[in-house]
Amino acid sequence: MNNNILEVKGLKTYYKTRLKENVYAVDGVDFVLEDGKTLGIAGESGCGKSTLALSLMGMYLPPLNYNSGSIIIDGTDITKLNTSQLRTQVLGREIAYIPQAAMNALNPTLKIIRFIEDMMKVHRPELSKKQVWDMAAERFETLNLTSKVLNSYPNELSGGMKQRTVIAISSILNPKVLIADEPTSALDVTSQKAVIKLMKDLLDKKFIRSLVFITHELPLLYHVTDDIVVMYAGEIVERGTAKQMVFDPLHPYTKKLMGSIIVPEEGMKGHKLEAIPGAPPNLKNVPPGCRFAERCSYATRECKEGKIDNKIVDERIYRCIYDAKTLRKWYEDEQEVKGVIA
Ligand SMILES: Nc1ncnc2c1ncn2[C@@H]1O[C@H](COP(=O)(O)OP(=O)(O)OP(=O)(O)O)[C@@H](O)[C@H]1O
Repeated sequence: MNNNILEVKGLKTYYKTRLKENVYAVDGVDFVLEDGKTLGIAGESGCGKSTLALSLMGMYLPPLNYNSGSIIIDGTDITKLNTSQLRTQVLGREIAYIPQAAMNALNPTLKIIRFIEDMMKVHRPELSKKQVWDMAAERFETLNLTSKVLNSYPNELSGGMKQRTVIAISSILNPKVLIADEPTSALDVTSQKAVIKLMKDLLDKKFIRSLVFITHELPLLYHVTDDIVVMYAGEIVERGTAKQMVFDPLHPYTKKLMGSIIVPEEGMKGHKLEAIPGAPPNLKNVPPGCRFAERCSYATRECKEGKIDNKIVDERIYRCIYDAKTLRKWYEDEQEVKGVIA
């Protein structure tokens, strides 16, 4: 009996463009998320993070399409459910998704309580308006958001408060998995901290059972998440604990990505993704072999043409032909060369 709240196996989803081309944005993704844990998703812009998040909801609206794979939430494969089952049994209850910039998408003409009432009409129709209010007020107070927010219009709230409100609304049905896509971007540092604290409170108070956190801010991922997966061109290229991923990355792409934050702790603040020379492959037509090979200094013909399997080291998984010892030795040697040059 495992402790997994979410298991994703071989998930493939793609966009069909107006020109009838397929963009393979999530191309064979596997990972698990344990009960009570937080998982971070990292990777350059366009690698498929948001598409993965959206795909995990099991609801595919054009141009996004499902191809294959399973999404098992607490034992149930939601890819087997129809739209009506998804709407009433899964979305918001089992899994909830806060898209990028969700706080700016709130209808400005509605008071916050109306968004909650609308959700409850679908999921808890037996509740009266008064009961919905009481329930929402209690939740908001518990999360230090004050129930006065419920009577406000979105535009009356500051950016940070609006974002926390969106998170509180999205988690009001106690979803087992909460996915937050860039929840802290465009916020000042104080508001970012409040958002992080809110997400931690949701976990601590068991209003949610697990959290998937997508952000460009790698230092935040390191401090907030238990595990990190790194995506590249629609695939997961490495998964490990936050500490392993930051301080002992194995995949050459993870190594480059984390390069900018392997500096003294206080120096981590403010570092974003390091620019890596070259560009990822076109997701309409991905190359065989390793997708990072064109940008990798260790790539051989085998990397570019061969089939690349996952390797498992200390419960960490990475997709590369080289063993961990070889990779670590190369990274050490590079570090020494850098030291000599400096
Ligand atoms: N509606 C769409 N139609 C066609 N292609 C799309 C659509 N939305 C995204 N894509 C493509 O899918 C790929 C993955 O995009 P996605 O937004 O998931 O990446 P991301 O890692 O979340 O990027 P970012 O960090 O910039 O949000 C990209 O190549 C993108 O151009």
